Amino acid sequence: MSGHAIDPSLYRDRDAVVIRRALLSVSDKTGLVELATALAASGVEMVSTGSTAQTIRDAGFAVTDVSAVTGFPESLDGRVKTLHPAIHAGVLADLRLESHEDQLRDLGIAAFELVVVNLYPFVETVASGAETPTVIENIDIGGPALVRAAAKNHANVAIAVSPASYPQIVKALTLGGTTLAQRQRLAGEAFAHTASYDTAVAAYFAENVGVRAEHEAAREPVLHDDAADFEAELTVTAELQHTLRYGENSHQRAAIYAQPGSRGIAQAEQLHGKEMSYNNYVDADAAVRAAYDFEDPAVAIIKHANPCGIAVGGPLAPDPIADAHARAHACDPVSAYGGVIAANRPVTRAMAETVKDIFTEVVVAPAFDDDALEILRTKKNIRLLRLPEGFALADREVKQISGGLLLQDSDRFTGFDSSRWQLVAGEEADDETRADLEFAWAACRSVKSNAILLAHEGASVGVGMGQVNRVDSCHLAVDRAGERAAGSVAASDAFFPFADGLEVLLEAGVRAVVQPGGSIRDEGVVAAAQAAGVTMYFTGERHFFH
Ligand SMILES: NC(=O)c1ncn([C@@H]2O[C@H](COP(=O)(O)O)[C@@H](O)[C@H]2O)c1NC=O
Repeated sequence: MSGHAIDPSLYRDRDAVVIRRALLSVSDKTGLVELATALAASGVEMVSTGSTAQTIRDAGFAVTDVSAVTGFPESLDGRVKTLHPAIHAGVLADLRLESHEDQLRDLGIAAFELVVVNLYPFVETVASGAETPTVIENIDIGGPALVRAAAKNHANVAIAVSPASYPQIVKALTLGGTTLAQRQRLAGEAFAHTASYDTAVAAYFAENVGVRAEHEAAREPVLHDDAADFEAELTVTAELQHTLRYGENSHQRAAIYAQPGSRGIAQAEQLHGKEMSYNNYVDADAAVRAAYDFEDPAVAIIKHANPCGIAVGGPLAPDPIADAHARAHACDPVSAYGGVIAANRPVTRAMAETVKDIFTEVVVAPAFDDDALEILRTKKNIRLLRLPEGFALADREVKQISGGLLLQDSDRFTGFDSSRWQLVAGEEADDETRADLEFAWAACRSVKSNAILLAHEGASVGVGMGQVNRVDSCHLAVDRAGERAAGSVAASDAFFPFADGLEVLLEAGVRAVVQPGGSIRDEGVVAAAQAAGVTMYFTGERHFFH
């Protein structure tokens, strides 16, 4: 492989660059007139495309059309405007080199010292639900080419990709030019911007075109062994929202980034309270993940990414979401202190009345009734987050490991369809028990492995989480449930490797159990349930969560 080699001794020194000629081509016209005013006042020649030129002209300033420079009309519905040597040579000429200066002169092309470009609104177009042809038309080609050209040539050209950079350009006009350090910084921003833009385009193709899109449409799981299902190169783009006070601990720096076009916790609106912390975001994410596993009104209360209570509202309760909260809280009121609460329905006045008396870090919900908001706003320390319209859990999950990333489909919950479960011990569950088993199975998905969850009447009553063996999780669940263990049902996120864990549950009086099955010692486990006269179902599906 051979690259281009340049003898650095040929470079002439260039730090401050006086702006004499600027190229402007922007979709977002924010701040354009103010910038043009300053450029005109400094005698800068402005060259511009279609509606950008029109805006500048309408404001009363002289502007040269790109087509006058190229001698070629803007054509093909704007697909070809600035893509021309008369423009690109002016942007790319490295005037530190005498040879480039000579060539420009021979070609009769003038150099630019400033390029101001922002791109077609691709992400916004996708988010608007536009049809594919419109989305494709909003892939900017000439813009990124200009941005990258100017950024490459930062030794000579300043590139502004956002109105946020205009004030420093205006300032440079009065200070005798842009500095090299400034142009280098702008160039870095510019390359990050085009990279993130192309990542959004690539993500659109991955999601809407090809194998994955076909699987999505058919609601089929993507085959696990087919490399064609995964992009050859994975790029993740996210925009800095703001820095956080600190990370998981106070000595760790942290920031939150949002993925363009997503509708998740990162896009939630904070309606009240102190700034969200790093741990608040982690727990709020776990909380909505848990609450949104249910179609019925549901509440999850999370601490350290684990539920200390999950419940659905009773079907006859006058205020189902308040009922769900009260029953989720009752699971483990001690641990719920300082918890993060997620509701999958608007928070009502009745729920707010209860929450206000419990020390709570965050409440996250799709909405808050006005009177609920009024009540909760009296609590200085509580943070209230409203989920964005169309809130959706991510389809895929990325986990960082040293030196790489792990990518998987999200664990979409499918367990409500208990008709596929296999009865392996005891009698077929009656409707009430079956409903409790379905609830327990769904709820235990949100508990870190090894997970054991005891439930009664649509509410968790004891949760054993995050233990390195299943017996300890069983003990924990039973201890937390206390007297409530007797007559409850249990769910286990993965099979019981031995009967010992199950025996802990049986001794505590659990009356029915749901678990994936699949251990080589299933026989012994089933026999223990059988001997105790306890109903046991195999789901054939595991829900590890780490
Ligand atoms: N085709 C080209 O040569 C071209 N040159 C610049 N653009 C984009 O056109 C937009 C501005 O166009 P207008 O000034 O007509 O509104 C900018 O977003 C710029 O990134 C182009 N459009 C897209 O590919």
